[in-house]
Amino acid sequence: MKILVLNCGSASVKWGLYADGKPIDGGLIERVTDCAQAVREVLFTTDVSDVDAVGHRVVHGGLRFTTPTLVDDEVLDAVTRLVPLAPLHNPVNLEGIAIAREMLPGVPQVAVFDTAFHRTIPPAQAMYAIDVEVAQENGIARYGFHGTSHAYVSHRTAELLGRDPAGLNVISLHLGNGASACAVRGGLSFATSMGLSPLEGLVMGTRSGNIDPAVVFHLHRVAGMSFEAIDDLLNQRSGLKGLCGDNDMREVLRRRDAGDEAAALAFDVYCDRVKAYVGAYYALLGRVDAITFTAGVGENAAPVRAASLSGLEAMGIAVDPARNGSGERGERLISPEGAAVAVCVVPTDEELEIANQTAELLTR
Ligand SMILES: Nc1ncnc2c1ncn2[C@@H]1O[C@H](COP(=O)(O)OP(=O)(O)O)[C@@H](O)[C@H]1O
Ligand SMILES: CC(=O)OP(=O)(O)O
Ligand SMILES: [Mg+2]
Repeated sequence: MKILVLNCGSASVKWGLYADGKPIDGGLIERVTDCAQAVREVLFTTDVSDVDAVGHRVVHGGLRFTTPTLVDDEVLDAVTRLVPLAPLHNPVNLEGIAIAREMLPGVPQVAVFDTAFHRTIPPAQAMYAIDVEVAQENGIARYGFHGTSHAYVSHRTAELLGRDPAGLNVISLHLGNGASACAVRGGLSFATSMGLSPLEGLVMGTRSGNIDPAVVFHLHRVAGMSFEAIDDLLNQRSGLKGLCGDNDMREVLRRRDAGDEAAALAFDVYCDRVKAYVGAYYALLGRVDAITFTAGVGENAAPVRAASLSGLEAMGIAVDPARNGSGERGERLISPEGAAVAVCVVPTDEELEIANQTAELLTR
């Protein structure tokens, strides 16, 4: 079975072509401003003549989509209604589906949702402490994102350690353009840092992550900013970008090394937030077997990994400087020999996971 996967992100398009679960082609288009054009380019320049299905990453699936779903007009309407909750993502996901349907008519299109893995989060973690009727009427709850990645990475972590995922507690740290932490208990999502939308939680490239909600009221009432302007501020002009002007961690690290104070502070804010979630999830899980770093920053930025876990020796958490800084790629252990908690780096592969889930749906 041949499957094309399209992962249209907030700033990039990743794609992969798989034959019976094996990658045969793929690529990454970075700093995309026109997703539809990028997808057309992929389809024009790739041999997709005998593709059996296209698997699409769709970020927000709300409460309804808990499993991979065959796309039809009604499903597209439902995904469109979720656009206000994932304004940077669902629109580009929909564009990718529209182009694939247009250029590959008759080929099944399958949506795989970022939110799906998090449907096992218990109510005590999923609910916000607001009036329950208001919450219920408006679907205000913690949905969680990057689920395909957290599922893949936590499973690979168990493989790497030679353990059964059902018996393993993992804190998965997906640090890319968007960033989220996930407490995985026995292979199932138990808590995660993104909430109603992909804005909550960690500091990201351009997103603020956690802030006091009163900041929004203050900016509106006192500073006279419109809600649209505040939305744009928190989603597009905050995070690393807001703190130091650069959203790319490579640039932040380069400037920090050169003695730039704004970049050094942005780095500290970023890493402190990661550490705070590690502590919180350690407490929630009660026992942590592994902490795994993934995505662009998590896989490549050794200083971020070291700073995020510094000073946690009393919790059995440590990073071995030589292992961490070796520049090695691929799945690996970076904690010292015999440490109580295994610290790992596992490159994520959302495209492979989407291909497998798509194939599974079609052969069911
Ligand atoms: N070598 C590197 N060192 C530090 N950060 C890196 C490196 N390579 C990539 N990154 C960071 O990873 C980010 C992209 O991560 P990625 O997981 O590909 O993002 P997404 O899937 O959300 O588009 C870039 O914005 C950059 O900050
Ligand atoms: C959900 C999310 O933030 O995705 P990305 O990291 O691809 O922007
Ligand atoms: Mg991503």
